[in-house]
Amino acid sequence: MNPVVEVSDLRKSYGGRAVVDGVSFTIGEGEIFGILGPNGAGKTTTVECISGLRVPDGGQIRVAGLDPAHDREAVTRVLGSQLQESELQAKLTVQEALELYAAFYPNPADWRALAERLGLTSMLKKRFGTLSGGQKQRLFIALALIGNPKIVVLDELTTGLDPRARRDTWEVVEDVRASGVTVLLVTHFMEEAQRLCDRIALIDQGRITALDTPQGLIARSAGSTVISFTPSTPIDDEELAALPALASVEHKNGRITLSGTDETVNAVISLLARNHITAHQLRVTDATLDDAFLNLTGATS
Ligand SMILES: Nc1ncnc2c1ncn2[C@@H]1O[C@H](COP(=O)(O)OP(=O)(O)OP(=O)(O)O)[C@@H](O)[C@H]1O
Repeated sequence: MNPVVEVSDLRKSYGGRAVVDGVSFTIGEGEIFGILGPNGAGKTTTVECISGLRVPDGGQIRVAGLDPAHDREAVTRVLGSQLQESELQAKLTVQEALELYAAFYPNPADWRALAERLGLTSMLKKRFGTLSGGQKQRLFIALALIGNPKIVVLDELTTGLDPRARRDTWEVVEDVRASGVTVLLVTHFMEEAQRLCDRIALIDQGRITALDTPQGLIARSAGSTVISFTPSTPIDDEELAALPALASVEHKNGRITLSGTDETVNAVISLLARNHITAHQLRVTDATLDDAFLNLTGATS
């Protein structure tokens, strides 16, 4: 893995309160790397330090070998940002915004090709104020890419979008990566992180609580498999509690939901057979990143 972003022991405090408290990670070239965590965890502060928008109190950051606190100008040439709550003048058209931003860079991308890639060609004459949420986000991605960056930072890209626009935006992010750009993605959405990210850093109260692939995070948390069924006759709680590798048991409206491992699944099936119990609507599913997040941090996002 060729590292393009290296963060080591990053620290930032506001008014004596540490909001980023010793964060370290490395992002490899071509990765989609996710930062996931609850509100106020320090995600935006971390990416703003990486982008050179905030100066860290301690630690080291290298972006394509550059220090963003000292080489901010050079960093803007290799790193493009779509930051949270971006706004443009309502009367600016899509084309004007693309031309304006292209003028900021010495070697900008061909904005017409970029507009085509992001599905903006048919709306070049539309004013920013009349765009839908999804169209605005696609424009912000285009503006983040217009300087031909190696790395793009996308912060809460799909917040406020409807499910269709969110899925369309995910496809755009996958295309961006396929074009060779490394993506640093900040998100609240587990489904988004699970679908897009190669690796995820879970951040809670300014610290990384886990860093792994989505599957790795799920497997690492207790209860990576979920079994649910409605038994034909009640099952003794003690028998359930004695199941091997059991992580949790939940009863709801006569339905039992267990989380555990493959070993738990086998033992449940034996238990049902032994007791001549029929399991209605038996479902065995993988735990989601949501389950893993709760399990690994004890928090909600
Ligand atoms: N300029 C500032 N001055 C004082 N406190 C700040 C400042 N910027 C951020 N904070 C505080 O630092 C903490 C971390 O904020 P940050 O925006 O990095 O979190 P986040 O994980 O991105 O949260 P969210 O998911 O809500 O965007 C929060 O408690 C926030 O209130």
